[in-house]
Amino acid sequence: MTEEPPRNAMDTDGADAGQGLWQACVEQLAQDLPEQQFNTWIKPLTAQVAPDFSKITLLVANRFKLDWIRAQYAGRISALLEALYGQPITLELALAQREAVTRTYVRPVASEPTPSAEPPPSNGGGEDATPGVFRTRLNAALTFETLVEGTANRMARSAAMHVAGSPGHLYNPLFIYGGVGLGKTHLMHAVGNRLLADRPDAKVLYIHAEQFVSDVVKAYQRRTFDEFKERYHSLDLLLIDDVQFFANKDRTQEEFFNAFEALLAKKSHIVMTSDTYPKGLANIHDRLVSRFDSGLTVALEPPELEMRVAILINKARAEGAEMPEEVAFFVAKNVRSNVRELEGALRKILAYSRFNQKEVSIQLAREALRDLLSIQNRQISVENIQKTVADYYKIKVADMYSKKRPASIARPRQIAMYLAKELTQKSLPEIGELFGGRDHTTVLHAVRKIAGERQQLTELNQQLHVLEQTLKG
Ligand SMILES: Nc1ncnc2c1ncn2[C@@H]1O[C@H](COP(=O)(O)OP(=O)(O)OP(=O)(O)O)[C@@H](O)[C@H]1O
Repeated sequence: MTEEPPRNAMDTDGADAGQGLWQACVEQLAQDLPEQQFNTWIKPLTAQVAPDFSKITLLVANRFKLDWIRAQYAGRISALLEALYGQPITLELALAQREAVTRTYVRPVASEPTPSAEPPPSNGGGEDATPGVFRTRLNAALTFETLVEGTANRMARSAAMHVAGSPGHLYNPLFIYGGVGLGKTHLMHAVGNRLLADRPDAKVLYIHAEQFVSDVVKAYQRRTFDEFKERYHSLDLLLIDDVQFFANKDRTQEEFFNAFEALLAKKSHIVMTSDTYPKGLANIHDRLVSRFDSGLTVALEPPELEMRVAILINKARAEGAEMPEEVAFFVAKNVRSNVRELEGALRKILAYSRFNQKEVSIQLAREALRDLLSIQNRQISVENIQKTVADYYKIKVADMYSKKRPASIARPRQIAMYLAKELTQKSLPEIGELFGGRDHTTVLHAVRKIAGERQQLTELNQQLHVLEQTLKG
């Protein structure tokens, strides 16, 4: 039995309350989803709810359905359960008869497709291949049209569009790097989808680096390297995600090197993504790293405020909801790190609005995101910023208040002032006071300077991104 009674939808304890929570979720989904989708995927599910509400296990009839529900609906169900219950609940999916496959839903899958009535293509290459049929593994929802453009992705987007329009020529390979949830996977799928729209016969494959590793292992075990080569070396466009996963996998690196050379020799295009630039990759052979860097390497930056606002408004619209601009600004100011987190915040707000049958407003967003906002408010103080920045740049915290002026100290101090203005509600004079009694014009100068440089200098922008992530915990 739970010590703390479940909130909102439930007013009883134990199993009944658990089923009540699930029922409330199902009812909401029945309203949100097209009838056919709801009847096919959601209605047949049964739920087991842990007595303390820490976990909900959904029982699914077969593995195919399980994978599809995980990819298409788990994010939405998870957010809805959290909105209804008032705190996170672990969502698991298991096979109904024999709980052989149990998969915990942790976070939205990188390329999580938007719900659609269509089941996933079941033809394909690799393990689940139907002989003679080629599967691209592309997600049709991830296109250039659904990708919001901003300063943060302008260069990567335009390079990707160029590749899609004229593969095999400039920018080969195209290497896209950046932090989590910034749109690398989306951009890759967009290239593949655009090329296929222009040339439906093109052989395009999207694959995550881990899947490539697994294909190499299988080819090795089964001695099917000829098939493996035939599969990879015959592509027109290879989109390979998260190549940092090749680290320390020598055999995979060798096979990837061979595929790389073969594809480039026949003027096929390769697009790769990674969490860092090629020379920053650890435990990858030099000859591969230099190949990765031999075309065009572009970074995806964290989206700027206006871009975050546009993303929220667009995504709300795609969900059939309207998000007023002032609400989008409020959310975008509070959720800064990446697009995936923005999507999570949006899902919470929409679920909260639907469940409570209230219009989307700043007040409603504040309530729906209360946990997130309270974590931020609790953690981010000017003192915390000063300490984090001092640690990061390896200076003393006391230098934040001192009158010392060498650049090695003055610059981190300006960065800390900028972050204090960005991440706290403090006024310029208050911040000046906390930095050793400095004048507010000094703070204003620092804030403007760092904000301006952030737009120009990739390295500074990334450092600020890391600091922001650290401060938000
Ligand atoms: N500019 C954008 N406009 C609209 N949606 C975006 C944009 N950038 C990212 N997204 C969305 O944000 C989510 C996360 O993006 P994506 O999975 O491409 O990130 P990623 O950089 O590949 O992250 P990871 O490294 O964690 O795999 C996706 O749902 C994607 O569609």
